[in-house]
Amino acid sequence: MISKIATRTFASSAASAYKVSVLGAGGGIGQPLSLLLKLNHKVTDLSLYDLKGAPGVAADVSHIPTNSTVKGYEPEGLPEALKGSDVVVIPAGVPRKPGMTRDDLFNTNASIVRDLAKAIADHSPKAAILVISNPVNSTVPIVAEVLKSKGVYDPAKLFGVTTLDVLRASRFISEVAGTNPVNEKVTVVGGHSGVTIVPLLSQSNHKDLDTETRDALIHRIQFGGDEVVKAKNGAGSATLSMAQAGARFAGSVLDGLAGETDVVEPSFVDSPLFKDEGVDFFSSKVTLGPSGVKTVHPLGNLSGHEEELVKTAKDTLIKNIQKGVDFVKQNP
Ligand SMILES: NC(=O)C1=CN([C@@H]2O[C@H](COP(=O)(O)OP(=O)(O)OC[C@H]3O[C@@H](n4cnc5c(N)ncnc54)[C@H](O)[C@@H]3O)[C@@H](O)[C@H]2O)C=CC1
Ligand SMILES: O=C([O-])CC(=O)C(=O)O
Repeated sequence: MISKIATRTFASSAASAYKVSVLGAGGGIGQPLSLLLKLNHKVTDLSLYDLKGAPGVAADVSHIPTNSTVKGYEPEGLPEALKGSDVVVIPAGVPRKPGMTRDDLFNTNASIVRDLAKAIADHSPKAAILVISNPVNSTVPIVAEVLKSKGVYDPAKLFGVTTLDVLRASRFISEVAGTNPVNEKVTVVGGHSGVTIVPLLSQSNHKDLDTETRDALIHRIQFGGDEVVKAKNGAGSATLSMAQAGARFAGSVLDGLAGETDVVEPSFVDSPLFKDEGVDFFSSKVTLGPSGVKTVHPLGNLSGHEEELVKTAKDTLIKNIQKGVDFVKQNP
């Protein structure tokens, strides 16, 4: 029995071997995310970086008997941590406290993400970059601007991680409908904050909810992060559900890189959908392939109400995106 499991593990990891780096691996998200990535058999080289604490996290998860090596790095080791990475996940930065919006994190997190993007441009310019650090609507454009300034921007390799909104939508709709959340698929589009989060309930299993129930559900999905911030009462925001969301999204990106077909996840990407209206980044379903984004899917049929929600989201996104772009221009 033991040898059977060992054989299967080896076979699946031998088929596709990837280096994944986590920047911010010592934090509330970084630690459980590192654990979940250690359990992914496509990850053969797990590189954990933080200002502090990453060597301890690395030593800890390295004892789990999956077929990957794990190394932890402190600040001077960032080039080595990044070198040869196929995927870099960024959960570095400060989280919210009650009463704050994600945009209130901009002043601190913008420079953290800018500096990490510079290091990625220098040491792993071909990696797929998965940005978790908030405000995602602005930090993703920050990474894009840095990579452009260094001449290594590949729009197919940059992702804002919005998967937690998708997990929440499945969970919350199942609570309303009394169903198993595993069977509830809800596409969530737009961005990752408040009104920019637009769940497309008309495309779900429950398109006929009464208006009051529908509006309450949409509001809960849009502001689900606040529930956790409030409950943690000053100790941070979602970490465990975010780790699961990040591991799922990173797993899908790896599935795409490995050539698996029909790998589709919503993500906040450099998108053609509303560029003519000045919205350069937008989250919608994306097919993931060997080079990153393969196809950005259109939104599909929307209800009149969803059209309104998307319009509101676009108005806010234009400002959030511009804020990130301006930051890099003014603070290169
Ligand atoms: N995209 C999403 O859906 C979500 C995003 N977030 C965001 O993720 C970020 C991290 O949240 P938590 O893990 O809860 O925070 P945390 O404070 O527990 O951990 C952040 C880690 O980043 C590290 N760090 C700070 N500056 C760094 C740098 N320059 N280089 C490397 N590491 C650095 C810190 O040392 C710390 O270990 C926050 O900005 C939060 O808002 C949180 C939940 C969901
Ligand atoms: O709410 C926050 O600040 C963290 C986050 O992005 C989320 O939980 O969706």
